[in-house]
Amino acid sequence: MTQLVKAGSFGDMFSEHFNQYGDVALEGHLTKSQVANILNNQHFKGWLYLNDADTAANPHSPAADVLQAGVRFICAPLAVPAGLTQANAAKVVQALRDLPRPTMIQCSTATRASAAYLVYLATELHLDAQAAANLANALHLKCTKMEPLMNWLGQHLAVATNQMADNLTFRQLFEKESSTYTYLLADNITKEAVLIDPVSETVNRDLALVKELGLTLLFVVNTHCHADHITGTGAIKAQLPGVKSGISKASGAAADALYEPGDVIRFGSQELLVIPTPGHTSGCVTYYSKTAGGRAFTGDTLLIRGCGRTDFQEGDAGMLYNSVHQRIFTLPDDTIIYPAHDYKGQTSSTVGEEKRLNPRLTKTKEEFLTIMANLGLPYPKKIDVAVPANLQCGVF
Ligand SMILES: N[C@@H](CCC(=O)N[C@@H](CSS)C(=O)NCC(=O)O)C(=O)O
Repeated sequence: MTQLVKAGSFGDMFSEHFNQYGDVALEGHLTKSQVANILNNQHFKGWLYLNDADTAANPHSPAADVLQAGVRFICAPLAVPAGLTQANAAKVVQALRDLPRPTMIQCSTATRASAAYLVYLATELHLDAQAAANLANALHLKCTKMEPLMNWLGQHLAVATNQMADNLTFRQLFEKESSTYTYLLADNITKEAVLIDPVSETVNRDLALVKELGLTLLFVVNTHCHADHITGTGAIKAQLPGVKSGISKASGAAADALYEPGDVIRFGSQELLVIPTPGHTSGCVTYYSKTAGGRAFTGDTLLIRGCGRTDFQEGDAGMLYNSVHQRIFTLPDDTIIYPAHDYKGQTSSTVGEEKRLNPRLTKTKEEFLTIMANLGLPYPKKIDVAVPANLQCGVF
């Protein structure tokens, strides 16, 4: 019987951000008439087949009927144990990224199909082996009963995590007038790169570095619509027209990509997950990279031993408190925090450190609201030019 994992069926285990990984059916052996019935009634758009698709070798192959129905078909034979290789794990993950939904994953008993799906899910969600096993149990996946498949999953996740951390080039750059950090991240294999929060004054420095390192800049993204400096995004796009700008949709700013919660920015094998962390402004996001060894680019939401002010734009101290506690402090304790600013010469922190030591965010919400209402900071000097310019990606 088909096991359907619907979008939105992951329950409390994962937030709504991950629902996109559902809408997958897991199947075992199907007769020709069962395949026809499924194709006529269930409207699959993708089909991943884990046995030999060649009908000469395998008369049960559904390849011809599936293709004739206009459904995208990928064959990735997965024999146990010979096929349980890292190459096949990567192949399965790529196939399930590519196939449109709803997608069928079919093998002979639905067991390898469930393992293929789990390898994909755990890779996309950056789970470790234990978390992946918990998820498999929660979803009642048959592969939990088959040790070689679970070992295959564990090996794949260990290799994937190490490889991705090793494959990263990372630079923290500083702009001294506004005390802003700009971050350059690149995949060492493909040389594809992303720049986070560039400043107009330091665009030439940043682009010189990109060139020196032989990188191809794909995206320039902002954590929010800044009030204290003009973003370098527009100036970079003017020099490198292929570059795409990105910011959250909730920011109200113009950009090539307007991110929604849970969107993923991919460059080579690296990824940044878009986590909404409103409060300093309503469009603030944290870009979180598990692939880069657990780094969170928190913008002005969480600063080192501090946080962004909430007294202009759409500032809301209660919202900022919730964002930090519910969305940043729930990341692993060893996640490195990289803020958009530091005014004291500090460069990074960790989730665990800020949970223990942040003088504002270790307080109760009520105490926090009082602190934020009494900061008494002067407005940023450039606020009147920066905000309108940044709403247009820094084109001024
Ligand atoms: N003096 C600077 C502005 C300093 C400032 O207000 N920083 C902001 C982030 S940039 S909008 C902030 O949230 N600070 C929090 C804090 O506790 O310092 C200038 O004039 O540009």
